[in-house]
Amino acid sequence: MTSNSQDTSAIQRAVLLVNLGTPDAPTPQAVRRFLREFLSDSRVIEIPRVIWAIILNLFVLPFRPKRVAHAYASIWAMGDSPMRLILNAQANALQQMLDFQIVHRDVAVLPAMTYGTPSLAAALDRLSADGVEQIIILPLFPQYSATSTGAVYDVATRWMQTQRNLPTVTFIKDYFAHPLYIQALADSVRRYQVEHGTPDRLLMSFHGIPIPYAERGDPYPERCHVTAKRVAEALGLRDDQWAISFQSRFGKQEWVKPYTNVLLTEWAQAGVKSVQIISPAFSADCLETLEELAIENRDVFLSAGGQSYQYIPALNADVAHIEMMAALINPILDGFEAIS
Ligand SMILES: C=CC1=C(C)c2cc3[nH]c(cc4nc(cc5[nH]c(cc1n2)c(C)c5CCC(=O)O)C(CCC(=O)O)=C4C)c(C)c3C=C
Ligand SMILES: [Fe+2]
Ligand SMILES: [Fe+2]
Repeated sequence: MTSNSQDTSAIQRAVLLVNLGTPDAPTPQAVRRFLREFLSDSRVIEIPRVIWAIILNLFVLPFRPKRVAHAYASIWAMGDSPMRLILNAQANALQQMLDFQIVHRDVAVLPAMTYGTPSLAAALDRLSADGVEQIIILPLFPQYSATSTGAVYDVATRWMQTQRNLPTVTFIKDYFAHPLYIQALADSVRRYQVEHGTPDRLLMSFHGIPIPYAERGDPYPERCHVTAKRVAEALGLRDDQWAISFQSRFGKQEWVKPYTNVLLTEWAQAGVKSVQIISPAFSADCLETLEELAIENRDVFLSAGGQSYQYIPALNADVAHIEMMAALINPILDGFEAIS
């Protein structure tokens, strides 16, 4: 049974795999709808609401969607956004893995997104209508940030405020140092290098956040550093063979550094010839990896004098990635059984 057509009516328990969200089409109109919802979230943009509403409506939404729709069009695959296709594949793969286990056969796995479709609120409505009593919410953000994971908690808890008969709900905060996550990342690098060779340097590029968010207590950058260090250790890399950087800047604030494009330029100018780049903040390939990393930053490195630039794909629906998800949820399912 696929997760999208999953009949949850005979099921008592469910897992929701949640990613950020993505437009419904690579058109300026659909991108504008998505950006309006995403960028109206005060978890994402912390500027006072009235001031931000003016900036968003006068300076962002009239211009950005056209340019970003063009970028989405360059990565749109099989008639859909890569993030949505991959999220569906991940949910199907986890469903199959759980179905195969003898102990946790009666669990439905559903894909969901904080913004856009399939929406997390709609998935919760459906589970509630079907009488599902126990729900695990697994945000697919390896490193917790208030801007990403916190927003998932918000959607779920807002939905909970509308319900009378609430299910048991368990949130998994993150998995930035989980041994199976580190191992899955290290193995994907090793596999890639068996086929493509070893570069001068490995760059681990994470989505950034504005520096003030981190100063106010968002633990995301620290968690990224831990993930990167553990992966480097697992690969046995010396300090001069790898680095961490942050990408996807938006707006005028300073974001956490070093910036991916700046570091790549410095490396190329210092004589680094070949780079492989991996993005351990993304559980699925998306605009930020397929366009910003695989296309934009390639140009940055090569035009600054670099010779070889290779992007290593995200873990997506790799079996090791799905096994890690199963390892995160299985102990919780065991606990559910104990109380039901
Ligand atoms: C202040 C703005 C932003 C913050 C903070 C932010 C945090 C953040 N985002 C992700 C993951 C993704 N972001 C993606 C796209 C994207 N991100 C921002 C802005 C902020 N993100 C924008 C405006 C966009 C849209 C594209 C654009 O207009 O440039 C995506 C890709 C979505 C897709 O459809 O493929 C992901 C994934 C994380 C994990 C995070 C905090 C750590
Ligand atoms: Fe970007
Ligand atoms: Fe983002």
